[in-house]
Amino acid sequence: MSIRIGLMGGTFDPIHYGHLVTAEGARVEFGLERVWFVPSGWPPHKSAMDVTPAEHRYLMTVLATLSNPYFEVSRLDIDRPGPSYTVDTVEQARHGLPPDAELYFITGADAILEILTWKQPERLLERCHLIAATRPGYDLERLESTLGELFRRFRHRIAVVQVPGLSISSSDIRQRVRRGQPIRYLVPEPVVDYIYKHRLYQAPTGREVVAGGHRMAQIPGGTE
Ligand SMILES: Nc1ncnc2c1ncn2[C@@H]1O[C@H](COP(=O)(O)OP(=O)(O)OP(=O)(O)O)[C@@H](O)[C@H]1O
Ligand SMILES: O=C(O)c1ccc[n+]([C@@H]2O[C@H](COP(=O)([O-])O)[C@@H](O)[C@H]2O)c1
Repeated sequence: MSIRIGLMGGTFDPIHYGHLVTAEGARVEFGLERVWFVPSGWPPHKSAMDVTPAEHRYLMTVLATLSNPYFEVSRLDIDRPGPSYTVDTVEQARHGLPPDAELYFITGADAILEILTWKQPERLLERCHLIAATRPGYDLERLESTLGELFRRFRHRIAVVQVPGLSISSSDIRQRVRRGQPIRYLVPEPVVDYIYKHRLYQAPTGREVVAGGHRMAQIPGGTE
């Protein structure tokens, strides 16, 4: 049987238990040999101004996935210049894998609803399966009606995984940190420590600089 690899794409700003439970659910349900978490370098649909530097997001993803032997973190999107288009990620991920390996791109159903606005959605579906994780409050039937013809042509490659009722989101976590509210039990313990140690998501401080037109936080000891 061909090997099946999961790719869990996201901004992970920060990674939280919603992402982790989704990846683990997909791994077990679809018999995935491994799941590669792929933090976006430049999330195509988000403003660079609003996203924490990639190295912080990468390191938090490494910390969050350490305890699961089936989880790995890929730098594919972080190291590739330009917007992190999924079709490019999938094509790059194939290098070094057996030709019959099957790739399963896992992401939230809300993200997949927008796939018609992604780069080359048809080409993407020719190259991988999509696992749409349903998050709380999401109406599943919208997937078929929104994707229309694309859904009908590739329905054999689109699957849905139900994740437990987690209404955790990265934006809520960032807001909680800003307001001084607890985030423990929403994100793994080492990620909580990382966020406070590096003072992420707090009110803007003098550590923020304007570089190349983008507002970026500095990583202590890192290069600008
Ligand atoms: N609680 C959750 N349950 C299931 N899927 C989720 C959950 N949170 C996020 N996802 C999905 O994981 C993928 C990556 O998410 P992302 O890193 O943007 O996190 P997010 O929590 O959605 O962030 P933000 O609140 O900043 O938009 C997205 O497709 C998103 O739909
Ligand atoms: O390929 C695209 O055009 C594209 C457009 C928007 C989002 N994506 C991918 O979808 C995943 C979830 O995106 P986000 O912004 O919700 O973190 C992430 O892996 C992105 O790279 C991909």
